[in-house]
Amino acid sequence: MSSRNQNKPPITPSNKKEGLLDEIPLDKRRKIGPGKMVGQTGGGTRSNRQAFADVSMRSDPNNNNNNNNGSSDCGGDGIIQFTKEDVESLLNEKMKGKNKFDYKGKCEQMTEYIKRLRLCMKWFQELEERYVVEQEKLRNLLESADRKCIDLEVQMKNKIDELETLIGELRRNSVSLEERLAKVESEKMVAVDSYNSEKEAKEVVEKMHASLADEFERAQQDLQSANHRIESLNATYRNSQEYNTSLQQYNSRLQMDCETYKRNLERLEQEKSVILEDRATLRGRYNLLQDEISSFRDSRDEALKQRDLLNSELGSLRMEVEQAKDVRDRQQLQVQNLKAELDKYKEFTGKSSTELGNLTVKSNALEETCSSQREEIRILQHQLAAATEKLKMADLTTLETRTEYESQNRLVEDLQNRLADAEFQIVEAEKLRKKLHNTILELKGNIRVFCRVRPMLPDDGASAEASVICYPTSMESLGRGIDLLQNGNLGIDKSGLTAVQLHWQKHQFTFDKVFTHESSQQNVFVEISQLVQSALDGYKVCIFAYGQTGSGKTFTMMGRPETPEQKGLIPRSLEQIFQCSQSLVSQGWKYKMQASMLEIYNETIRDLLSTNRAGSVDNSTAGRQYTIKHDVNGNTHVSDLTVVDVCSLKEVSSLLHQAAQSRSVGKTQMNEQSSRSHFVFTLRIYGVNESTEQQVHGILNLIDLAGSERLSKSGSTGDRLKETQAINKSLSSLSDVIFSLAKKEDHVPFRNSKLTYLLQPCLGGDSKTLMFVNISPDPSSMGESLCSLRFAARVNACEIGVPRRQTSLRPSDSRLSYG
Ligand SMILES: Nc1ncnc2c1ncn2[C@@H]1O[C@H](COP(=O)(O)OP(=O)(O)OP(=O)(O)O)[C@@H](O)[C@H]1O
Repeated sequence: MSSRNQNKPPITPSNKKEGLLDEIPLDKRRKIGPGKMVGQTGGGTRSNRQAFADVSMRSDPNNNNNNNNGSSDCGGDGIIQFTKEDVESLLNEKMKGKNKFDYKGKCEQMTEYIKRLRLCMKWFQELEERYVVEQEKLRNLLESADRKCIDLEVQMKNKIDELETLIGELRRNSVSLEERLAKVESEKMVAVDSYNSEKEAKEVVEKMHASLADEFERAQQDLQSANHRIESLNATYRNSQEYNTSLQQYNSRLQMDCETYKRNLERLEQEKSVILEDRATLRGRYNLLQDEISSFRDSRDEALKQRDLLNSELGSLRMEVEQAKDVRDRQQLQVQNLKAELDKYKEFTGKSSTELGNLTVKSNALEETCSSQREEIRILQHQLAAATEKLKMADLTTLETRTEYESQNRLVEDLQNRLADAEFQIVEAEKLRKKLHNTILELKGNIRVFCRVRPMLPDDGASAEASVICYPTSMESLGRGIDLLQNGNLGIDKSGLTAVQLHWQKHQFTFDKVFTHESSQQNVFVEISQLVQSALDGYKVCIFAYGQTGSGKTFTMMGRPETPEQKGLIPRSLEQIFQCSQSLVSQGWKYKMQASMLEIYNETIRDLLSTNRAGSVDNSTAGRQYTIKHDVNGNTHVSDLTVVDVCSLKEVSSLLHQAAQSRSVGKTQMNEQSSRSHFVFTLRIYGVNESTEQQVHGILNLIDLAGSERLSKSGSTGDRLKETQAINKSLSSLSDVIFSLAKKEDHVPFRNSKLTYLLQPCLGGDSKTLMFVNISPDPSSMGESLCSLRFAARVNACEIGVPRRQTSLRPSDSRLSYG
């Protein structure tokens, strides 16, 4: 289109003509006024022709008028356009004159012609300019169109890429869908097969179901009867719960009382320490005052002496004065005599004046002596007055000191009375604390059973502890219950193809406290520390650890003393005992402790502290028969047993170490069977308070019992069997003794067990017995755990519903001895 425009001169449409006309300046339009105006002719070729005709006409002088008319027609608004023919005719135009020499006419024609040529050129110039502008516009349009085209191309390209990825994805999807389809089809085939097999299994199960329904009916009947039993048990349980809550309330009240007493005790102790401090300061002051008094006394004595001296001096001075007075009187008499004599002489004999002068001198000297003696007397009298004043002052000070001394004495007496009162109150409070402590322990139960589960060890079976042991979380058994899950019958799974365990049999136990595998040695000790205190208060305390081999008895009792957090109950108890006994010294208590350690293996007692043993089960001790005897006071004596006085934890620790050595030596010699012996550590505590005249005798027995094992596990040798039987017998006899003492039965069976006979005095009466039942979480030793828990439950049952016991050894028992 543009090229066409460029090649061909524009055929001006009317509007274009108007536009062009608009662009031509007004003055120029006037100049071209004589030309034919396009606007007036109506446009098209005709108008162009008309215009050319007009131009031609104008060149014709004959057409002047017309031309003028035309000019007038056109007005100032017309535009002249030239066609090719116009231009050619304009160029071919020839000048015509009237004649050859009509130069003027020719000149006018030429001017006119030049004007028209100029007009034509101008028109062409303008046209060219317009073309250039148009060309520019068209170029811009073309460029923008090109840009649009490029953008469009880019967009198209992107779209194509997107579509290609979409197509790729769709292709992949279709492949995976095809694969899934194939898989689903194969699964469908498998499902159809399994459906068929299930159908068969279902028939089998239906048959089983029928037989189980019969069983179920029977079980329901059993259930009903069990329900009746449960109801009755529930009623008993409710009663015991109520009893328990009342006991707990009573216990909490007692604990509160105990707390207040403790606080009072603390307050009194503080007061006591303040009073003691006061007393010490007062004693100091008293001593100072005493010193002062004695110094005052000394000064008084001195003053008295001085007074006496002064008095005697005064007396002598008085005497001297008297003598001097006498002398003076005598001399005065003499003077008078002499004067009389002189007068006599003067009168009668007229003695010489020299003699008279002498006598006068003599008399003057005597007068001087007299006056000096008078002065002396005056000074002495002054001294006497000062000494008397001093004496009075000393008397006053002595009086003051004495009054102060007396008031201080009264204060000291008062303080001593208060101190005695405070001490009395402390002693009373201590008695009360002991009583309350004992009451609390009695309420908790004089026989208690704690269960402790040890953590899994690398040597244990692969299963987790949680799979066989769990701890009920109900309110009444929280922290006290333990459930043992035992795998029971086998069944068939849903498919009917695989055998699975259908039933887990649950064995539930409740003890006074259950320590999970996470419980630390400290957690365990916190629970028994009160019992240790009881031993110090003069009670008999027995703490056992019972359980299968490897269940953690030794860890519980002895632990690993070299690691502070893993110390067991024995070292911790001893620490507490020594610390407490030290702190009670300030209350006037003096303690004496005696330790002994023995081992009972196969009903044979071995002294673990004997120095005779040459590091082994030697002949000197092996043949020795230790005899157990009970005295009237319920104390036990083992003849020839080494009893060592101990004063510090260090001493006991070294004894424990010695005992462990003796045990471990035995271990090698007895075929690694030291765990098959009972280890008994006994600490006798004798306490005396001289100020309150109190005495206590406590016994602390800490026992690591032999590891229990099932007979089936006990090996084939006769010795092993005998040994296991001995352990089982002694353990069951122990539980019998505890049970019968708890029930206050007359007959106490100790069934030829040295262990029970040895411990019997410590198990009855006010004695405190605590048994740890240690169990292993290893599923492979479930049977042993169950046995241990049942044994412990039997001991635990002693305390249930049994009122506080007051059993003590009968006198007849004292004659008993067990060798
Ligand atoms: N609570 C516990 N935490 C960590 N380890 C424990 C715990 N209880 C026991 N063990 C570990 O288990 C192992 C067996 O424990 P231990 O020797 O105390 O058992 P035992 O009942 O005394 O055995 P035995 O009857 O044979 O003497 C030891 O290695 C001990 O360290």
